[in-house]
Amino acid sequence: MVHVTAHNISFRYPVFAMTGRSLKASLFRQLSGGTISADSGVVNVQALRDVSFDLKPNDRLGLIGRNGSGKSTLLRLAAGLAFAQEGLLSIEGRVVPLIEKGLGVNPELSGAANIELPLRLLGATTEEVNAAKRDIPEFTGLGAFIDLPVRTYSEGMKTRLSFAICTAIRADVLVLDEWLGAGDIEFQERAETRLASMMQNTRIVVLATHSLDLVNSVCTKVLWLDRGAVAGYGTPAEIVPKFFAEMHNHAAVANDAKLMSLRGGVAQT
Ligand SMILES: Nc1ncnc2c1ncn2[C@@H]1O[C@H](COP(=O)(O)OP(=O)(O)OP(=O)(O)O)[C@@H](O)[C@H]1O
Repeated sequence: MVHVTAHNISFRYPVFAMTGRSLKASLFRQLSGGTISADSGVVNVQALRDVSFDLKPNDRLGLIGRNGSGKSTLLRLAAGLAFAQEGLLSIEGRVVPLIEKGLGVNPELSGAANIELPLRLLGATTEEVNAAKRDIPEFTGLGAFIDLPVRTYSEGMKTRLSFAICTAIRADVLVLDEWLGAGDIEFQERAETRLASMMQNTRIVVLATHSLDLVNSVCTKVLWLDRGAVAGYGTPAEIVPKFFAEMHNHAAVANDAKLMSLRGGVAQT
């Protein structure tokens, strides 16, 4: 059965180019993001720590959290672009990631010549590849540019191509980020319609977002990440109000600190 199950997964990025001095500064100044540590001369950023969740058909998981809390890292693991160093991530079903534009696209090849390889990597059948080759030139609206090398495309044109490729096939598990906002208004409308229909036909959706409205309207489950660890996991009704209150607290504390510094550090009533 289609599922995504994470059992205590942890992931760290090794960073080789930091000196001990800059590391020390980071440890003291860090307000968001994962945990920075040094081990045998290698600096690591612990992006995820002991994260667990369980998704079955019809589950729509919203990943929320402040900048650097680990949402994109978790999407990359779910998409098979990186592997957890600890714990177990088990996925059954065809995963289609809509997370990084240009994934599997060769800039030296034309848009048209780039359609097949990414689709094959996603597990598309010959029938699906042929249907995509017919549909993508029209859907992207790239006109004659579809036969020019992708390196000649603007960012928005690359977005159109990547989006069209990834949404050309059926997914069991759709893993998506917020990068879609990059297209122009005309494309965004078409993209949203296509994405809505794809999401309806997808068994499991994992979506990272900063939009609580989107979480409330689309998701059935929410995973709130804080510096790589699970701060909350449950339904939107259970988690979103807590997250919202926490964000307001942070904003209020930051505002108080700003006011204090503007008043020369003296609290006034
Ligand atoms: N390539 C990388 N090398 C080292 N550290 C990284 C790398 N990518 C991300 N990180 C770190 O991993 C942690 C989690 O980052 P991630 O991008 O997953 O967060 P996020 O929740 O998606 O953030 P945002 O909301 O800003 O997109 C952060 O501390 C970040 O600095």
